[in-house]
Amino acid sequence: MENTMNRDIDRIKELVDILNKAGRAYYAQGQEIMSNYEYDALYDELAELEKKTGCVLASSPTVNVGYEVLSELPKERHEKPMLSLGKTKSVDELVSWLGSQKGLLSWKMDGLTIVLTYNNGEMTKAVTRGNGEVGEVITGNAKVFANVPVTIPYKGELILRGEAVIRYSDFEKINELIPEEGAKYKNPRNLCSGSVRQLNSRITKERNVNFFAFTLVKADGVDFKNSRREQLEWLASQGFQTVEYKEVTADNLRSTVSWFENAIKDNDFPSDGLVILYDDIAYGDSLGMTAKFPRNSLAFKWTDETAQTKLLEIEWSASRTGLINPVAVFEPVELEGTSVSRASVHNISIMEELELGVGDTIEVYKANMIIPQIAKNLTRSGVKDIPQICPVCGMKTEIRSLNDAKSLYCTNPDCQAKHVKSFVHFVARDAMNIDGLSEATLEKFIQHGMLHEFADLYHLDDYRDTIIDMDGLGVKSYDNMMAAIDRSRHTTLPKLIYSLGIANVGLSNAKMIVKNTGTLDRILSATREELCAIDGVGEVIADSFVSYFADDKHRQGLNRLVAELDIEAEEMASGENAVLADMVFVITGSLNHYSNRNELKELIEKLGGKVTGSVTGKTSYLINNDSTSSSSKNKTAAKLGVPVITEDEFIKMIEE
Ligand SMILES: NC(=O)c1ccc[n+]([C@@H]2O[C@H](COP(=O)([O-])OP(=O)(O)OC[C@H]3O[C@@H](n4cnc5c(N)ncnc54)[C@H](O)[C@@H]3O)[C@@H](O)[C@H]2O)c1
Ligand SMILES: [Zn+2]
Repeated sequence: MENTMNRDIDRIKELVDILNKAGRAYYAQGQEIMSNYEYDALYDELAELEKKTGCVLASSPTVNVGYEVLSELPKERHEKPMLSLGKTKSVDELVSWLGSQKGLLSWKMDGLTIVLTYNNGEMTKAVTRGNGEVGEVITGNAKVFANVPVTIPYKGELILRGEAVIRYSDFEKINELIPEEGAKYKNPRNLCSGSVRQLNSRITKERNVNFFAFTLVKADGVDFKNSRREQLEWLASQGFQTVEYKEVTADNLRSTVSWFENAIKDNDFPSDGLVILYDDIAYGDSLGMTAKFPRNSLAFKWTDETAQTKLLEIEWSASRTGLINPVAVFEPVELEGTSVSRASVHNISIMEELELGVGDTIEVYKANMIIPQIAKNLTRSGVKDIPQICPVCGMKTEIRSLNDAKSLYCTNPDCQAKHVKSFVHFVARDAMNIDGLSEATLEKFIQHGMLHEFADLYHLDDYRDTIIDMDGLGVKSYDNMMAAIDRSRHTTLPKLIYSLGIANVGLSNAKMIVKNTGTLDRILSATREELCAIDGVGEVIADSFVSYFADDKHRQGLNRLVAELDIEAEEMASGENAVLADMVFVITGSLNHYSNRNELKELIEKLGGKVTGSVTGKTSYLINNDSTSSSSKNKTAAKLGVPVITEDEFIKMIEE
């Protein structure tokens, strides 16, 4: 007996520690180190043991709400403590809880709870729940919530509570704008917390935060006829959007729960269950509260539909931040009506908590009926496959702890995953001009290990099946992409040099360098001095050019790339083609033979000449069909003795 007691107390201490650590990560840092499913299971185990032993530690999460807030925002103590809610998963329990009372059944919104205060019809204060005792003051941010009234007709002091939430559709839009997989928000609640607890209300405003009122705390002098429903209707008449609710009695409670269950898939606002509340205010208040829960209301959590399956693989996907995210890939199972085969595991702490190893039998569910997650691991073979090397670049990885969560990172500053931009540059119009490869697509290819260097773009056909299965791609885009890639094989030397993305080397620098060196071999062996002697190439460009090619990796990569290409020969304006070598032209006025100045410019450059924007002592010819023109360019030419020629004269000159 004594022994079991000791063992129970030890377990209580252990559970309190684990849950508080998880709570701190969840509330204060917006991170999860275990799934909600697991958190709730451990919480229930703790509550059970506390009941059995009669021992409740002061720090137990069963008697504390949320977590102490650590942020730069100003803090304020709540007038009335903000409590959590008792929970059940059983409809029977809901029915017996309601008894013969009338109740209101509403969505339990999954965002951030906020208390708003109005005086003289103006919003004067907005505070987050925080740890239930002390919250963060976010008044400026609440004023830019999408649907909150800043002035109301009621002039007395109004205090109300509600939930700030972000729509799933807005959540997806905002996440789409964040290209890095690792920096994306995990769920709308995380995003909402990040958007509301902001020092900058402009960001809050952009995030389209909505506020749903669910409790009226104070509005003296208004007669609510002792009804919560009256209160909500009154709040609506003041301009607030209230949480969607239905009036229930024991008779229709079950069917109303089903109504919500059916509506959840069409609900754009995240919710993590339902809340039932006695309509009779005096009755509800007379019941008082436990240490943590008011007795006038109760939360109903959905029984998650779970399925057992086998973990086939942990896929590691590297992102631009260097973070490498684990994704569980399992044998497909049906959940809430759709087939599911992947779930993010978020980080290494969660993997360790689940002792997750390939081949394990796992139970999966959809969190809030939406987001696939691993609920538990039945075989717990242990974490053993954390990659020592980055799946993208093959260099060493490292586990770093951010707050309480451990994550895997690539240590290579040159990791391609961090350099998606260099691929974006490579395919750009002025560079290799490959259509249909957006930044997002390139990032996916990089994450799947298909792209390590530029030459790999010409071997994407090795991954045809994987690519056509990717979200947003398909056979047609694959075919178009392949055609565009093939077309790009035919290119010119300046475009190739430019596409490498050497720091400071623009397309016109690349052209000048090619013109003055002629061949790729000579380009690779050019010294800093040779480069500096080229018109338009300064020391900065020469240095970055030389140091780029001093790196053997770059040379070898370039060799492999060149092997894929068919480089136009005459673009190397050397030898006999360079009839305009060392000549500098300025073009002005309208043209007759060439469709635009650019076409003429390209021709001059192809023949070894150079085109500049203004007439100087170095200008060889000003091309202008109107010799009587009094443009400033003509005037300068006259002053400096620069000959003015027409297009016809120019054409004759190059034909000779
Ligand atoms: N994964 C983790 O590591 C981790 C850690 C801590 C907590 N959690 C999750 O958080 C849950 C506990 O969260 P909690 O205590 O912050 O909140 P809760 O789940 O107890 O929710 C209660 C709150 O819901 C709000 N609410 C939303 N809609 C409402 C409505 N219509 N009427 C009344 N109130 C409404 C109220 O502010 C109330 O305080 C756990 O069950 C767990 O799933 C997870
Ligand atoms: Zn890497």
